[in-house]
Amino acid sequence: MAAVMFVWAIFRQLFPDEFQRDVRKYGKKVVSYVYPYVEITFHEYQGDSLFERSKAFVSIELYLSSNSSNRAKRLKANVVKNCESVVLSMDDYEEVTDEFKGIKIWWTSSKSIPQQRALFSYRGDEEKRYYRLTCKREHRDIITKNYLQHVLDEGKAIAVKTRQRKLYTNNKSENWSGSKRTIWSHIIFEHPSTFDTLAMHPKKKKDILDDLMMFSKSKDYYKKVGKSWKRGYLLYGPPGTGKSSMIAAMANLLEYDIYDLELTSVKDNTDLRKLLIDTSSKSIIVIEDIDCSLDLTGQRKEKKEESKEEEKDPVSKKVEEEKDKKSNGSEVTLSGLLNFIDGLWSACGSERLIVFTTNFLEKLDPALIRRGRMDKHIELSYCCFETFKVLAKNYLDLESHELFSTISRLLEETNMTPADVAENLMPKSFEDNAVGLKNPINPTNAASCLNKLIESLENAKEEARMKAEKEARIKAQEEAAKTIEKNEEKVQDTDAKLGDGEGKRADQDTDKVQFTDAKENGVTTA
Ligand SMILES: Nc1ncnc2c1ncn2[C@@H]1O[C@H](COP(=O)(O)OP(=O)(O)OP(=O)(O)O)[C@@H](O)[C@H]1O
Ligand SMILES: [Mg+2]
Repeated sequence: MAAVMFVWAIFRQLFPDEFQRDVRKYGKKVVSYVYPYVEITFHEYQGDSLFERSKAFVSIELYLSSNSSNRAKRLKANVVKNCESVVLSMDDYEEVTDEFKGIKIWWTSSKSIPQQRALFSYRGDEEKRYYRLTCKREHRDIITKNYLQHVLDEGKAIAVKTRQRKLYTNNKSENWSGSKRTIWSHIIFEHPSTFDTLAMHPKKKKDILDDLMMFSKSKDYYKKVGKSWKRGYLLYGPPGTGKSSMIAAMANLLEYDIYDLELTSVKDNTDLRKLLIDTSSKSIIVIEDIDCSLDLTGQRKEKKEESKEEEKDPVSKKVEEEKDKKSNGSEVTLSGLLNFIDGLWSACGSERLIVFTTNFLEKLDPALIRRGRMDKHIELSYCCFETFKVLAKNYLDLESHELFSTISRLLEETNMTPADVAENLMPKSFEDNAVGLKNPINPTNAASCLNKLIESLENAKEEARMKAEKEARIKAQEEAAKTIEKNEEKVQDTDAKLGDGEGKRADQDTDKVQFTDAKENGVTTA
């Protein structure tokens, strides 16, 4: 060994670099003729992308961590899902073996360290980690065609299972500096709402659940019919009826990320497009209260009323629309938003839901919510008895109760949102509980909550009655005032006419006398 190293050192000293490179190259060639193995290397960062880890590398890392970590002796620990679990992966320079259809495969993790580190190093100068797969030459085909695909698929599946879902929101356009981090900010998404906790008519709920499940499994169908794999949902209804809760439930059901898009922070249509490109697949893009976000609504109608010419000339209409946007600070236009939803750019990425929520369906432009853009319109309305039953089950563990019939009647007679009903069903005291403080639900608490709800419903009913009466009274007063005004106007008109007619009447008097005479004589004149 000492002799070999000595000769090697002399060789490196005496011969130029180019010559050494050639020797190494040909040396490797010679070895490869007799070397019975194939090696495939997967680098952590590839090609142009210096900031994004290679997807293959990440998948392999996950695959090896779940399949081979029990065989490796040195491991690295990663904490995921808010300290809930630990994922172990191979440490650097560790080797593990795997088996596929009776074939043995070796995986090694390693890193190449740059010779000199630049003072201001960027990604390219840092250590480059890689995984190396080694297998026998005769298994080359099966490894490259089947085994690698198997590793990538398994890795992807593990990523979906272990990933922390995120809730993103867009930063103001002025604060962007190009990378995804500055365009969208995020926190870990941990909303507890699910379709079990969501109170709505069971039939309607099932319909939505089926629709969502169908969508998530329809990759091939969308491809077949030539549509990009996305679906629009419009949730509308009064405040507190569960629109936001339903979005959270959708995300929890399908395990999607949420991109909560604040339109007023977007400078113009180009920025809107950038935001869209930077969203990932398996996500829900949400625009809450679309009717208030920007004055996108009703513009078409107003313009029509304002000017008939614009109706004929769509170009000038768009120019006007853009001018209006400028005055609002955000230049996002209706056409920009329509393109965002189903223009050419919307086809980048896949498996996405776009959800709009609004309190006023009638305020929205029909183009925005037509089928194809917003495929499913879901109304979330005031609490009916079926909705109440779900809430009672969730909040009080009650399937039935003697007070249910009273509540059912009152719910039919008055409008109360599920949010208000839920608030009444929240037990206020924990001390009454005989079992323990942790579970506030007991029969006494349940009955008192139901009574509280009945009281609130009666109050709401009384308030609604008084409001209706007041409105009727105001309307009657207004009608009366209008009638008086009209009568006065009539009187004034008659007076004015009479005043005008004074002079004329004197002239006409002679004619009238003649006319009367003629009538008396049985002669009619035109
Ligand atoms: N259908 C429902 N099922 C269960 N809980 C509900 C339902 N509707 C409302 N709630 C309760 O009321 C609260 C408010 O509901 P949510 O924020 O979903 O209403 P919203 O329709 O989005 O209202 P807004 O139009 O004001 O945004 C929720 O935290 C939830 O606890
Ligand atoms: Mg909401």
